[in-house]
Amino acid sequence: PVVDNEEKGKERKVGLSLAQEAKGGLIDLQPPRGTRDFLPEDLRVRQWLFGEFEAVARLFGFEQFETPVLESEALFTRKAGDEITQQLYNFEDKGGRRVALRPELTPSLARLVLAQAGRAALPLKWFTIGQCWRYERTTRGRRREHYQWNMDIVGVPGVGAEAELLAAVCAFLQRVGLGPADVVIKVSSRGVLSAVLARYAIPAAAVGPVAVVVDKMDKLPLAKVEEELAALGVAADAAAGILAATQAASLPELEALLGPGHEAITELRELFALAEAYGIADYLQFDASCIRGLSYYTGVVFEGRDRAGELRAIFGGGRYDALLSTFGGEAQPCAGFGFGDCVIAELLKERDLLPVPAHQVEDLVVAMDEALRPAAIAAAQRLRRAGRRVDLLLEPKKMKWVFKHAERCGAARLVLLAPEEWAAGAVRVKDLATREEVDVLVADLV
Ligand SMILES: OCc1cccc(Br)n1
Repeated sequence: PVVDNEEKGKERKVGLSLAQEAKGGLIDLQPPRGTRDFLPEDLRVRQWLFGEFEAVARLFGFEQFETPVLESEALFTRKAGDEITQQLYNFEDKGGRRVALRPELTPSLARLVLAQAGRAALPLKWFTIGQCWRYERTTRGRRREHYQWNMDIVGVPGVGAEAELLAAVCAFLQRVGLGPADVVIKVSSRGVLSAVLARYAIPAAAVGPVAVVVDKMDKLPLAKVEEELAALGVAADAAAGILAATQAASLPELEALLGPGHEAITELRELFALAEAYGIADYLQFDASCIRGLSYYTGVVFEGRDRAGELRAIFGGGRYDALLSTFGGEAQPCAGFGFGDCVIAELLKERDLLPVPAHQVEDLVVAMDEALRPAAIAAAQRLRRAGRRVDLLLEPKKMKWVFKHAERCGAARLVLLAPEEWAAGAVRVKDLATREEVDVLVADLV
């Protein structure tokens, strides 16, 4: 509570914070920095997008799950330097617990699978859509939250899982009108990095941290990348070997580098063959420079990009067979992807493929006389029970306003309760498309 402040001779309004006082009494109307409000028209677009995500997930037989947006910080404090964990939105709660707003959904899935302690029949195909958070200190004014659609398959060791996941994401792209001419899915494997590290006798455990550094190659000068690799114990010759492998322009060229029959080559060949069977090969392109910045990937990795290469990744995913065991649980083969709500909306908007769903009711029910309000309520309830979307006017309005409002809410019909018609037990129904008017007994009203 704010107290009077006589000594300065200034009467302060009780209950206003200093910040409000400073702004003449108005609270800050903007959402917290880096976050978005979704007005009804914005949320209708988002619900359309999520509806497409959910429709594809169901077509592929996936089941929906959900976990809290708040997690133990420990779920994300891996030491490999992933940008996503460097920007954790973490804090100590009032119970002294170290918690974080989740920056991604995969660790929560891993926690949930381990919590099932074998009760969840494998293979499981689970999906979720959830808000994810980051806390960037830089003043770039970037968003601090976005929504992600995640699809994961647990318990399938072969690249059939990755093929199924790629087919699902292509099914989504097709549904929203984005073909292979619009989106390319770059595919590679962490096995490429593992092979090069092995050649230079660098411990396999380094592949995660090394990948995080190599993933920054198109954002940092080469010298900085080599410096960070050296800090990880990767000598200059090994760094050169890594960079050469990530520049390989084709699978045959990579095979020439790694040697024939290497596991990474075999699994990629098998994946491209399965992609032909799914009819999605035109979306895919082997690209050894596709690394992905999450340290826990262990095999195939992929990311979706707009063909023009102007936007950030649309989605990304891959195999992460070690994640469950790093949480102390039984290792399980896992593969999945994350698909954000922002880049896809940018791309669809650019292509004029983003629908603008309108607010839509079917009937606008109006009591023309306050004495008929109970009858109007009864008529509205009857229509609602019949499944019609009804906007019941809650106070008297002039007809000019009523017609304007009917247009605003896209009503198909006006249902008017007026004394004359009511005397005969009828209501006046006006079709707003044909302008036809009919008197209908309430009992016949649907
Ligand atoms: O994709 C990285 C990321 C994580 C959380 C929130 C936002 Br915005 N972006």
